[in-house]
Amino acid sequence: MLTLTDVKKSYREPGGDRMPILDVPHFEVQQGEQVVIRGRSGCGKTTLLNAISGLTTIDSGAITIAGVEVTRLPESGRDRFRARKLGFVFQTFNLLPAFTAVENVMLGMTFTGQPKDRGRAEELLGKVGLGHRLHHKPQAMSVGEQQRTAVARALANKPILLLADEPTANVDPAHQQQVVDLLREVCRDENVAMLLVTHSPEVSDQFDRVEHLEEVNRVVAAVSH
Ligand SMILES: Nc1ncnc2c1ncn2[C@@H]1O[C@H](COP(=O)(O)OP(=O)(O)OP(=O)(O)O)[C@@H](O)[C@H]1O
Repeated sequence: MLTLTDVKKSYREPGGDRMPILDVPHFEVQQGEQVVIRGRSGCGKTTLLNAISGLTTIDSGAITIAGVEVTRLPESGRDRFRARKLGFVFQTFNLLPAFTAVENVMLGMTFTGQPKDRGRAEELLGKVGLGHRLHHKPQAMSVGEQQRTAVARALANKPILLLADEPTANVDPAHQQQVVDLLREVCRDENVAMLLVTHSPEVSDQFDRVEHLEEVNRVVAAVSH
């Protein structure tokens, strides 16, 4: 479902030299598969997710999602593909404060080319246990409730792939497990593949497939401490 072939990405350093970050010969994720990405700080995990989502361009190679070589699409095509096919959960939940939970979830349906479906937004909030919080704004919700709203929003457009970058980093330990359970269960229910970046061994130990980016990536990252 997701295939990376010979993906290379570098950033330009202030002095003008190029700093290689990614050199991934081959990486695949199957439909509905749940995969954890680990690796030390600065090794390129977020860059990998951004390359897959098309938020950052790669220098060479190919990324194919559901048969579409997204790295060949123009920027507008990448934006449309991202809106229609991918979902995101970030460590800062990125909910809009002026909007209620159900409105925030409906915002996840923007740019899909389809009319917004309030029924689906309410159903998803029900699935994440927030059926009684539909009309609360983020400031009137607990941190765990906000993250669950963000999970519902990420799935609003029926994505085929969910990219989750440290989704439990800002959630207290008591609620971390809830967020992981929720992500796994909702992705399983909706047959959504998930790529989840985490530093937490407690989280990654629960997954069948854990990839260490240093093993997938040929670039040896500079130690950043
Ligand atoms: N826009 C950019 N321009 C230049 N260098 C960048 C840029 N974005 C990231 N980098 C560098 O690329 C490297 C990889 O960054 P990335 O955020 O992908 O790492 P990471 O593995 O997600 O790290 P962490 O676990 O700390 O979040 C880092 O050394 C970072 O400083």
